[in-house]
Amino acid sequence: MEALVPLSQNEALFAVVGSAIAVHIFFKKHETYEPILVLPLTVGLPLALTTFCIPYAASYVQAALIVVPLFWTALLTSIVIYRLSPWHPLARYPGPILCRLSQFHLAFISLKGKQHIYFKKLHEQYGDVVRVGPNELSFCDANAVGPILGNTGLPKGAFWDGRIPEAEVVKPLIAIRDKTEHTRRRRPWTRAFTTVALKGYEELVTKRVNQLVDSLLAQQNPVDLATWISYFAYDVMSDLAFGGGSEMMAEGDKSGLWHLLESGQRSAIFMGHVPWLGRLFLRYPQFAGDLKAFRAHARTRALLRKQQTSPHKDIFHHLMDEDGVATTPPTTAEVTSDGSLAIIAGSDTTSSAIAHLCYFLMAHPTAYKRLQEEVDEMGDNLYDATTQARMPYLNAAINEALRLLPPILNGSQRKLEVGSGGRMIGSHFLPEDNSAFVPTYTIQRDPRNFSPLSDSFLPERWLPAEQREALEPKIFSNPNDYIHNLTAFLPFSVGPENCAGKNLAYLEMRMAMCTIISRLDMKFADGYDPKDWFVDMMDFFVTKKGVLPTNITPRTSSKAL
Ligand code: HEM
Repeated sequence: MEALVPLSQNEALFAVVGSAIAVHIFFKKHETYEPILVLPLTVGLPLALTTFCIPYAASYVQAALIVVPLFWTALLTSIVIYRLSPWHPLARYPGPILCRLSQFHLAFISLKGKQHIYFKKLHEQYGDVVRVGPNELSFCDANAVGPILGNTGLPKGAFWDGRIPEAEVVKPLIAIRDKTEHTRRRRPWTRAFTTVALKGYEELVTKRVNQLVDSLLAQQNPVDLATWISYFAYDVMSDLAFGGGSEMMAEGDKSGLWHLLESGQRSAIFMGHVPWLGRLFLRYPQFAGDLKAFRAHARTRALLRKQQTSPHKDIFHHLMDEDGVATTPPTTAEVTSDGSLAIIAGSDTTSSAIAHLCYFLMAHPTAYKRLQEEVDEMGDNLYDATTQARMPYLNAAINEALRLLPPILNGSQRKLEVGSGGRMIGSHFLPEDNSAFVPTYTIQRDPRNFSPLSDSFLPERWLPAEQREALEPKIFSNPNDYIHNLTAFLPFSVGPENCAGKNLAYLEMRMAMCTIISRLDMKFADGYDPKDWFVDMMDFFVTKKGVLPTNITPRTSSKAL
């Protein structure tokens, strides 16, 4: 048998560099987060390759000190060259070099909580389509909404992968990437928000709204309105999702749950941008403790609710299929996962929307007065949800607040699967295996979609032509200046994966605003600078609000129940 000829020094080094490039190609193709593959390929392989270099070093350790850094340098160089090269499928799209190089850039930007502003500036600088990550595009273009989010749109992106531990085999609805599985899991949610189901939630919401107003009136001024609204939204969602179990308005956040929910968001958005790292970290109990603690709490509540019966048909009733209408009943794991999602998706978002609207009304006394007049005209019908759905100024004000400050500021990511061959997004081509999203905050403030005064709070823009021209003749005098493109209004996203709780959110927002406006007067507390609302607000996928110091007084002409 012929003896193996040792590689020359150059051949050995060439083998190390070649292997590093091969590893890059492997990861590009298979995109795996599995430590069982990642560790052998990135640590095991260079250590094994070291044997080729032993003849040219004093010891194995000395050879490893050359080979391992060489392997890593070659791997990183290969990644950098590819991402910046004209052969990269997204090479034609403009974007900052740091975004094109690594997803870590966005991850670190997101930690500052101003990602929505960052995307707006990027679109102002680079145009409608910006490469915001090595494999990710942001589309500020109304023609892109349908192809990305609509009925034949793209599946969800990997954003959620980094926020959910791998051990959780059953994912919450919002994180399901497979379209068929998503449709199956979405069915009980659809049943939970039919007109009949919603009617069943009205009494509960009304009770909690009145508790909020009573509590506000019982406080000493100034009151932090944002915190009270958050507690209200959490109590409502607990009632609806788990048949009760939260009394934050009565007892404060004594178990620290709101704190857990909020403090977990910063690490969650970071992990969303680098899902492979999130997956790795989430394996260890030391990381993302807040997120895990909140999930554990929600699971306990779900299991408790499962053992009890609720006096009313809550969301859990439908998720559990307690009516027995589903052909395949949901599993316990699915129900607990979605029950927790209801709290997370339903409380933070709705509380932001209501707090933003209160803020805008206090900052715009004319709009406040117009809404107050409409509310007062409703008389005894004010607390009827059907009447509220038809109140023009109320709904205009709600939509205008959702337009300027959507609670999910940048919308939800989608990804085109490998093997699909790419897809036209409006007039732009999205190659397969790349992600895309429509930045809600930016597209909703784009003057090409909403004009005039696209950055101003102007509920009148949502009214029919005659009404808006009568109320604001100077602003709306020229009908040619008026643009109102509802395709670009996306606070709840659109398409089959849009917000499942949209109708409930509107019910809550209308009920809360009618009761608040009817029963009390709100004013910014002395010394509060309204600009701070925007400064303090953080975009951690959901919005983290700052404080809203407010003076609350009872209205003498109250129409309260
Ligand atoms: C103003 C309040 C709300 C806003 C602005 C909002 C917005 C959104 C957005 C943007 C999404 C992402 C959709 C996508 O991936 O395309 C979403 C998903 C979702 N929301 Fe809401 N939401 C609100 C309130 C609620 C409420 C009250 C519930 C009730 C439980 C809820 C339940 C859900 C669920 C279950 C999903 C996942 C839908 C899916 O993946 O199929 N949301 N929401």
